Amino acid sequence: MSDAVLDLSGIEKTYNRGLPSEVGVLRGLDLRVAKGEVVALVAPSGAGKSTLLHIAGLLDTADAGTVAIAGRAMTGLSDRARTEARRREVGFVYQFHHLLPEFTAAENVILPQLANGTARREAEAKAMALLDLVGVAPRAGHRPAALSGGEQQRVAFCRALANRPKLLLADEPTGNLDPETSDRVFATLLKLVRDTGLSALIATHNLDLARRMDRVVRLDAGRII
Ligand SMILES: Nc1ncnc2c1ncn2[C@@H]1O[C@H](COP(=O)(O)OP(=O)(O)OP(=O)(O)O)[C@@H](O)[C@H]1O
Repeated sequence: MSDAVLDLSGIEKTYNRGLPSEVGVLRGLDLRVAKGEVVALVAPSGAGKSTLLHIAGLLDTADAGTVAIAGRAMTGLSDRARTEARRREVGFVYQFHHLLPEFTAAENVILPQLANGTARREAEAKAMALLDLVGVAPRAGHRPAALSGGEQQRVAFCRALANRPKLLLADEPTGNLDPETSDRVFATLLKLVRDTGLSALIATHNLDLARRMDRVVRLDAGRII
């Protein structure tokens, strides 16, 4: 096995197989993300970017091909084992933050750690350290509604990283921010990923952002080109 943190090989995915509405989305897709590497995923709308991220993040399964994360084969696991592996190995960031509105910024970063069995004191310290790294520590006691869009998204980054995943998957992580804020918040995300030695696959339509990553790959006709 290579030193890849994400290793997708021969991935195929078809929706509505056998029906007139059948859509073949991924057609023998291969993609590797090395340890510490940050890869930009660029894809036209409908090309299968979300399908790919869901399969890579163990939220969905492929019809064929293999998925390995941090050298461990994830193909053929039970639903429960897949969910556990996802919780342990993968962090997700979406275009919209999906923070819990009734909890503070800090609590949003603490809760997933408690769910994973981390002691409260340790979870609190980790949350504050992460919020400090992205410059939101002074706002830790505020609920999401009292934070700016950029601050909300930075809290979402901290939540994604709270359980020390090996792989970060992001889908347009700054896509709902104005261009200037997007630029700043994206720089924060990249710094956070670099500081924590994480590997990341980040989907974006923004070619300026894509060029700031280590490598740009394009999804086209069900494969990486
Ligand atoms: N559950 C589903 N059932 C049937 N077809 C689906 C399903 N999910 C996605 N598709 C189709 O598969 C193709 C790829 O969808 P996907 O959501 O992966 O695209 P995407 O690249 O993420 O698009 P966008 O950038 O617009 O979000 C699309 O043609 C979509 O209509």
